[in-house]
Order: sequence, then C-alpha cells, then structure tokens
Amino acid sequence: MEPVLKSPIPAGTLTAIERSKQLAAWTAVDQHIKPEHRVIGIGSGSTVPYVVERIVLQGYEANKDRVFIPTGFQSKELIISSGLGLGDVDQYPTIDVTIDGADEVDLELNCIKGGGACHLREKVLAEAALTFILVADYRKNVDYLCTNFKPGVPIEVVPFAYAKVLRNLHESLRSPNATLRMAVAKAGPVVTDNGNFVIDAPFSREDMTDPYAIMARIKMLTGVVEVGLFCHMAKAAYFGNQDGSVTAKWVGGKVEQIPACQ
Ligand SMILES: O=C[C@H](O)[C@H](O)[C@H](O)COP(=O)(O)O
Repeated sequence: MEPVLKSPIPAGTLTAIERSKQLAAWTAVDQHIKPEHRVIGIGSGSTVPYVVERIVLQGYEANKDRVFIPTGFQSKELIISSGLGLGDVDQYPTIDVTIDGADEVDLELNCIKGGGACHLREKVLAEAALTFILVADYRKNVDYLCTNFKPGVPIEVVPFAYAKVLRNLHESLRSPNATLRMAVAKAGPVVTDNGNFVIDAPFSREDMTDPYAIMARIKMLTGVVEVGLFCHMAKAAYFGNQDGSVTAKWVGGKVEQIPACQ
C-alpha cells in the first residue's frame, strides 16, 4: 500500500493573515514546483508549512522520488512529519527550487530574513538553488527594507565576538540600536541551530536604498557568520493579499496580480 502523505496544517478556519500566507505559498508551489523537479529546498518560518501542504497535495506519485532539503530544525521536522523524503545540502549541493519565507522584500526582491534565526542555512539553500522563490503575506511587501520589520537585519555571530560586533555596528555602521536577540522562554540569548548568537540591527532608509552595500560591510566584520540580507538572489516573490489575490513580483520589475487558486 502507498504511504499516506500528511498535510502539516490542521484543518480549521484560517485568520486573514494565515490565509494570505497560504495563498502566496500555494501559488508559488503551483508555478514553480514542477514534475521534473527532484531536489527541493524548504525554508523556515510560519509561511513555509503552507508550501509543504501544497507540495503534499501534488500526491504520492509526484513526491515519491523527490528529496527535500531543510533550512533548519523546524523544516526538517516538517518534512519528516509530512512523510516526504529528507536529504541535506552536503549530499545535494544543487537544488532545483528553494521556496522560503521572508521578513520583508523590497522593489528589487532584496529581502530581510532571519526573524526565526535560520538565515545562515537559508542562504546556503538559496545559493544552492537554480531557482529561489519567496513567499509572504502582504505586510512584507515594501519599497524599502526596514519599513515595517522594526527589529532590523538579523546578523548571526560567533558567541565570543558578539560584544565586539555590537560595538562595530553602533560606532562604525550607523546602527546605534543594534541589540543581542534574547530568548523568550529561556534565560539568556537566542542560540541558533548552529550554536551561534543573533544580533538585530535596524538601519535607516538611506542605508536601505543599497542593501547590498551594507550587507557587504557587515559581512566583513570579523565574528559575523552570516547576514540576513539576501540581495539579488530571488527570481520571484509571492505575496498573499487580503482580498484573496496574490501579487507576484519578478526580478527585473514585472509585477503580476494573480487571482486566488483553489
Ligand atoms: O529565520 C527565519 C526565516 O528567515 C523566515 O523565513 C522569516 O523569518 C519569515 O518567517 P514568516 O514566514 O514566519 O514570516
């Protein structure tokens, strides 16, 4: 008997925000996860379960020979609990398509990622992918980064360097309010899946007119492992809207309004 693939989403009524995440995720899967795709990267966050939900709906035959690569603990559990095949990026350094969430996406498809502290592995899977696609609700669709997402740019740092990197950000990189991210149900800082700390660094509108430049400067700070600015990487971004439509922004500037999928 064929194994049953399980949707990770419990049945029930979705809130408007959750519905918009689902719309974005479903549309992106319908447009980009094709029968010939065998190696698929699965991002992290609260939008990605809807990506997996739609992939599962493609059925057992479509999925039985596929390998799914996670960006962290959450997506690994999601892949396993959905009955999909699990792999890792060291076995599959070329990924057909990676779909991931975002904290904010600008006009040129630069984005902030790392609200869930997963951006190191997420960036590896984005770079490994032949096609990298973003999915989010309408609140993340902005002209300039750091507009609605107030914590700022997540920066993963090795623990012993955090105070030095904070000083660099405060004094040299014009982010005076950069702070170490603290855990909620644990005393002390958030520790990433890689055993590192995260600094959140807000930047001004002026800095966010050229996110690549600020990303390059942060990456040069010794002790920084990865910066949650993904520049010039995504091919398209899908945003679910409150009216049930989906806005697709493509690299190069094309914008499409897509009616809701069923
Ligand atoms: O580290 C977390 C990731 O970059 C997420 O993809 C990002 O925070 C977006 O998450 P959500 O879909 O929950 O808004």
